[in-house]
Amino acid sequence: MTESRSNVRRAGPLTYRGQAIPETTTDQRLLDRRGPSDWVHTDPWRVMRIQSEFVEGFGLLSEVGQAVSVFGSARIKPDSPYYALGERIGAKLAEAGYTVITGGGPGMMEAANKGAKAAGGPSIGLGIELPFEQSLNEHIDMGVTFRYFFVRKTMFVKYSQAFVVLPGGFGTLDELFEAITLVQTGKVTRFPVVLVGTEFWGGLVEWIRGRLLDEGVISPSDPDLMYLTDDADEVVETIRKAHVDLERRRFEAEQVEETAHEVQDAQQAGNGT
Ligand SMILES: C/C(=C\CNc1ncnc2c1ncn2[C@@H]1O[C@H](COP(=O)(O)O)[C@@H](O)[C@H]1O)CO
Repeated sequence: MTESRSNVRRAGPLTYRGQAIPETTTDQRLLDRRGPSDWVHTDPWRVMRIQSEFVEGFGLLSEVGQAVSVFGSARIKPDSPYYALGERIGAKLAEAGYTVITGGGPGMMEAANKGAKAAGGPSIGLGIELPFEQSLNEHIDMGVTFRYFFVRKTMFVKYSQAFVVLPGGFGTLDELFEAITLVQTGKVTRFPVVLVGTEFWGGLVEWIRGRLLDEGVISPSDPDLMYLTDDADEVVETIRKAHVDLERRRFEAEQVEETAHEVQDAQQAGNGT
């Protein structure tokens, strides 16, 4: 027997009958009413927004090939020699087959994007919402602007296989030290970090190799987590070589594991187990 339509309401997977049937439909409640809006400023709602940023970032970047994140000052102007160096590095990386990912802003970020795009390589910008108006630079093929720094940082680390750090201020230092901390603590295993500008970074590297080592706050091998150069070709070569070494080490580790399994299988066969 079929039920009379007014006696039953199906709402998605839910079924209501008789007195239990709501007066309005789900769509009506969504579209007709505004109600209080305080909840948009609460942490549970922010969690939804954070999730949506991860979804957008993963969606945009998951099919990007081998990539290198390039960091550097937002303030360095196009007439600076550093800008020209940034452009050259962007171009060389693109020519070597790497997608260039930057913070999408002005200065050194723009230089690297400009070089990559001019060389025909994919050029990506991961922007950040800031207290003042700012749009992604014009040399970007694809970009997202994030609300949350930590979501954006996840994207740089997850979707690139090396960091290049050009001269910069606090933002750049933050990105540099996050990268080497991730390598030092084994959170990432495929990450050459290349500092560009021996004169600019030399003092910092000296301080790390001197003071930090002398005080015992880092391990003797930790300074080797960073490479330092002025040369765009050397940047690319350092990254390429680090990736080849890493692949070789992975391959060797797999071989060792395979041999261990074979020995174990043979022993078990010999024992009749
Ligand atoms: C200061 C100005 C604009 C800032 N705009 C930025 N846009 C995108 N990403 C940025 C911006 N500022 C900092 N970043 C990130 O930090 C690094 C640069 O910071 P620094 O302090 O300038 O060294 C950079 O790699 C970005 O990822 C006015 O033009």
